Amino acid sequence: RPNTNTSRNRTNPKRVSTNTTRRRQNPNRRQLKSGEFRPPPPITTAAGDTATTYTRLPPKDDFVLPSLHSSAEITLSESTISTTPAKNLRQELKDSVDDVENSENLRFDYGKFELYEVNDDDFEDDSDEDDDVGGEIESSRSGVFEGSGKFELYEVNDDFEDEFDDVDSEMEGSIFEGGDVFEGEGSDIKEKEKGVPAVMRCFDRAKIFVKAGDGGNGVVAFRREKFVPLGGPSGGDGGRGGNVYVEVDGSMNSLLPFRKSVHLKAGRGGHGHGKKQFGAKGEDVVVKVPPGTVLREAGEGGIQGDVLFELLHPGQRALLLPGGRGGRGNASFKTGSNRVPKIAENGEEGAEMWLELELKLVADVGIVGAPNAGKSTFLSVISAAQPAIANYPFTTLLPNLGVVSFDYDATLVVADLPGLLEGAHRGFGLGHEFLRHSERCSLLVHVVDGSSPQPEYEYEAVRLELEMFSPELAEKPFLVVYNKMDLPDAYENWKTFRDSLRSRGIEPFCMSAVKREGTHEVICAAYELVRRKREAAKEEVRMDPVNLNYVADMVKKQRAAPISEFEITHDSSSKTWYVQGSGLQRFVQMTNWRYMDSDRRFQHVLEACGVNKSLLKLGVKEGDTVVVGDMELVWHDSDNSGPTSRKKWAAGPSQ
Ligand SMILES: Nc1nc2c(ncn2[C@@H]2O[C@H](COP(=O)(O)OP(=O)(O)OP(=O)(O)O)[C@@H](O)[C@H]2O)c(=O)[nH]1
Ligand SMILES: [Mg+2]
Repeated sequence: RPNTNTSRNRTNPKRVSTNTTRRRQNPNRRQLKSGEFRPPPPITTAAGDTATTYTRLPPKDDFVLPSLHSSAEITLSESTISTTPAKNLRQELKDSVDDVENSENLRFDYGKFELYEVNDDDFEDDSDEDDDVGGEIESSRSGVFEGSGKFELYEVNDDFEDEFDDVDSEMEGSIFEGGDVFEGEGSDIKEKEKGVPAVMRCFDRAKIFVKAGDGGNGVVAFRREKFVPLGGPSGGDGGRGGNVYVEVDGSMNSLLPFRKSVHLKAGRGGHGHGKKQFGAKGEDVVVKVPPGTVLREAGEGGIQGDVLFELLHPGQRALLLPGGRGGRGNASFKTGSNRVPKIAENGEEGAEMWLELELKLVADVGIVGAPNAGKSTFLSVISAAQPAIANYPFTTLLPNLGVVSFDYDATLVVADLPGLLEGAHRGFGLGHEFLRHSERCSLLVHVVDGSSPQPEYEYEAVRLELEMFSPELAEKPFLVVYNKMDLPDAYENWKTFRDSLRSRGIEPFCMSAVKREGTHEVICAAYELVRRKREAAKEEVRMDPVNLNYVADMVKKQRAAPISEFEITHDSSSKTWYVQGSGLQRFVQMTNWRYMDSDRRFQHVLEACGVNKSLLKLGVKEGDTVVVGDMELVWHDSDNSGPTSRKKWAAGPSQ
């Protein structure tokens, strides 16, 4: 029998590194338990302490210090900060950032803020720690990141650094996924991913494999009934394979479910039966994605593939890959000249592809600001969302969405974004991972922590970060809200802050998110701005609605490619001729060699579509190998040259 290996079996599907969870066992684990390593006390401890922000750059003077070794010096910088004049803050910040970027020696190493797990139990009992992490990831699939409370930010003293070299990999093995991230330091991507826990790296990107169902096979059957002599052919057709759809599910807000299910395959069609019974249709697969998902065809070797489409609105559905056609049974092959056809087709193979998904949140308003400024608190006050709120930076790891309803049809989608760390534009903290979620917001609400030592400074640092990350983002309209007015410090500083912003032409709002004072004004102002923008957008020329099924249409079109379109290449060393054409390939794949007539039909088609003629013209010789689609054949010159002098084929040795 001929070798009917399909090309799919030959290619080696690539491994998806982004979606595989790797848990490492840590042989050095004991070291951590032995008590040699004692992390410095956390900067922020119990709730209710003054919030510490990390967004503030130390004044320029501090950068001129030869090195920043100990935390004592950092404390020093905090105390000197209030003496820095508030004027020219922006310039100064810019200078210091430039200093940092230009000079290696004076580099304020933000990388030294590392995430540690502070749950004592875990230090004691590490045997099931990996399971713990797994559990967190699991639970976050449903949109709640429960484990976030377990992480605290520590400052790392240089004294500890040696120990850290050992400990680092250990911690990363448990908290972070995969050590491979750290192998190639220096390259941009690696640097970017450094320090970003696995759960965050995957929630907005995924790579999946989708395959439409194969069609069912047709069968050969004949009607056999009492009193019905010579009943005709009655083999039914196979059923169509299942389709692959992509649908927007409004209740999803991350791509985490794809961490666990990477391969999504539609069901194959049922085979045909006797008595002209057709096979059942294969089961469809619906890939559910959150609103704002961008679909790409997976590129090769790190190159990003083409964008197929963006799915923005809940309920949108695209037919991505159509299922394979069912093979015809012999009832369909009955003709006037052949009333007893002993031939049936295989079902057509379903198309398959690797897809890259990327999530960019769709929200009208993005809440930005330094860590711990009260962004999540604000969202919880204005909407029904219940984000995690706690008195330490980076409580929010995944953006939270909330819907603010004013009226029956007046709603506003607000996203609470993770805190912005200085250097985010270079990928520090959660930089790139999250800043791009604000790309789609039409308005930013910038929450400033009024209780920070110098709110103007914090404000400038975050604005600068936005500008550096993306000028487009910085150009978006924004509101400034001064939070925590209930605290005496914040209340005192408010006038200075307001005046300094007024001098720049910005009218800031003030509020106390916790006491729910002033929040309504902010959200009303935000709604007004968004409404105006929406109206302006309405007037813009409407684009034609995109045909979401165009990928499927392309596949169908390719399938319909005429069989007479082919190319022939010759490999003289192995005396092999390759006949390639998608129509022919499909024909070979659907030919069921079990039936006698199939071979005859195959020869006939090759003759009719001109393959034989072309081969002869190119000089094919007796005994040469000819590969058509996935079939390998041997060429024989016909010896009984009849009037048609037809060349004969013989199937090559099957494997
Ligand atoms: N006194 C006072 N405390 C507030 C106010 N708003 C928020 N907080 C407190 O500030 C702390 C941080 O609040 P979050 O809402 O978690 O801050 P966040 O900006 O979301 O922080 P990250 O998600 O870490 O970036 C919590 O302890 C809040 O209770 C306020 O108006 N007054
Ligand atoms: Mg938060």
